[in-house]
Amino acid sequence: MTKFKGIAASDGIAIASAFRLTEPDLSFDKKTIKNPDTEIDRLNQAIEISKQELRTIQQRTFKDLGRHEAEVFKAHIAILSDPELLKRIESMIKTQHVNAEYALKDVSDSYVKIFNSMTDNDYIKQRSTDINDVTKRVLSHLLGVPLTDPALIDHKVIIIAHDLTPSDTAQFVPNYVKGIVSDMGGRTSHSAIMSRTMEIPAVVGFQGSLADIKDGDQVIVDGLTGNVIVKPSNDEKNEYVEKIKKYRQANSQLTSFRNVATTSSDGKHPIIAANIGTLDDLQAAIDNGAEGIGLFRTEFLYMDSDELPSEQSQFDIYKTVVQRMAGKPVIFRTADIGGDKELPYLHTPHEANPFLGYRAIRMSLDQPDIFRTQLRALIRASAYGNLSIMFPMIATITEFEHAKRIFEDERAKLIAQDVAVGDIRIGIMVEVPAAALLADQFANVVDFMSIGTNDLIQYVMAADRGNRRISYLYQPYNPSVLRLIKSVIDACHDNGTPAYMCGEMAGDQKAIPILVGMGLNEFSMSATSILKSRALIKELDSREMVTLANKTVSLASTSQQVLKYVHQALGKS
Ligand SMILES: C=C(OP(=O)(O)O)C(=O)O
Ligand SMILES: [Mg+2]
Repeated sequence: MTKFKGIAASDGIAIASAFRLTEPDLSFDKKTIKNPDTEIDRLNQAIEISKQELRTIQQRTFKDLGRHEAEVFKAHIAILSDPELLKRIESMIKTQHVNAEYALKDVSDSYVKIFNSMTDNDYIKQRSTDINDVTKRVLSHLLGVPLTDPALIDHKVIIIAHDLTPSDTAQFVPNYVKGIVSDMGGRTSHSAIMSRTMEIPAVVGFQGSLADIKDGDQVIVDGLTGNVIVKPSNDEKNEYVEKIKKYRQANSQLTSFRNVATTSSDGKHPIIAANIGTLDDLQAAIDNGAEGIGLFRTEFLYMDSDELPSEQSQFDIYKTVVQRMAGKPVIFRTADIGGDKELPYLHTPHEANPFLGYRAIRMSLDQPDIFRTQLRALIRASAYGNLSIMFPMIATITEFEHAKRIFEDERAKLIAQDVAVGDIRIGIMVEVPAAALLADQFANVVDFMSIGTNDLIQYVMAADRGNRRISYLYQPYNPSVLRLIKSVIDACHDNGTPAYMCGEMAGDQKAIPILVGMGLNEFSMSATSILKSRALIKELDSREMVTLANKTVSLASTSQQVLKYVHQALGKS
């Protein structure tokens, strides 16, 4: 048995066998071969196995994730059946007497080069990504190095990965992926947020060597404490089986909070809403009794596609969400692309500091056609429910006014075409310190503000939210962060503007008492945090929490001190 520590990133405990999701070594040498026919046979065999594998993945993806997700594998099979491509590889093997690996890579690279030179055709460019993926698969069979493919998982596993992108995580089927261990990332990296939404226990920022975990090793992931136990003893396993039972019992007791309003012990009514990114997440939000959607991360619709989603396809989804929320407020955030949420088909140049770069509203204002398409879909959907729009990463009043002008313009055009349009509130995410510091001015021009602590903390502390090595600096309870949050909430209230929060801090059981004391109007969080947060608020007296909040911003000098005050206050109330 070996015990490791990491950052607890998604609640729950799981026991299953390890599945290492690592990049295989596909390097090879160029070789001169004597018998081209044997080499062509090797190539054809590798292609045949790859096709069979792709068919299996396609069927499984179709069953578990849907038709659209499965399409990409159909395209991969089509590439491997393309006679022109195969003829070229074979011809190179025959005429140049090179090994199959070399010929395959050389021909595929030449295709990719041509496709990438067609700079104005995104569809063609996407095909170059497909060719690279397919080449990797055939190479893996030629070299006898298996690819680790999440879509091929057909039994219960714990994923062991160096780093996980949100699109890797989106491919996981919760029926099979029971837990996640990754050595990169913090609690607020988007993969961690997604694992919470998918209810997969996760530990990130793993403080050990992932090489010590072998495929098939039994692993316990404790997403409540950050413990990871590899090859547990029988006693250890029994202890955790007991813990899983207790965790499930505690969760089932919370269900009585599903259909009641959020009320503090002295009768205050903050709203508890959910953060979602897909229609699947919406169901979890409804099942957990969300009183609204405080953040719809619309960029996931863009990431879940091989091309920009059309106005109609966006409209269909936005309309479904507001209709299913049946009059409860839904805040759609316009696409927050960039940072760790990349869109390969936009071919945006690589940046040294993507979290400080070309992302979110900066990209929307720079590529207004994409922005206008999204706004039209949202404005049309507003006729079907209670819909608000907010802009991400706003840093200046000028940016907000520019974005709002584009919104007004699209709204006026739709009204002129007799399209039904509802009342729409327009707000901003407060996640850039510049906007937080200018909150009193923003309060004059916006309908609401939603504090995005995931980014705000990383910018205030100058500590990348996904970097394990400096994760000690990513401090939600630091008095500097709390002072800034309080100043935003105060500025809103001085102006009669509602103050919301949709960063992960809104669902943090240690932060909630402070935020109740600051008078936050809406807490928007992962659906899985709603019931326990509602249960916690029920126990809090908001007047005592005001005293707590004031102490944390005026007396505390460290996070530890803040936590001590929280602890004392909870002991009292
Ligand atoms: C909610 C936020 O947005 P995201 O996590 O998507 O960056 C935030 O920054 O707090
Ligand atoms: Mg953000």
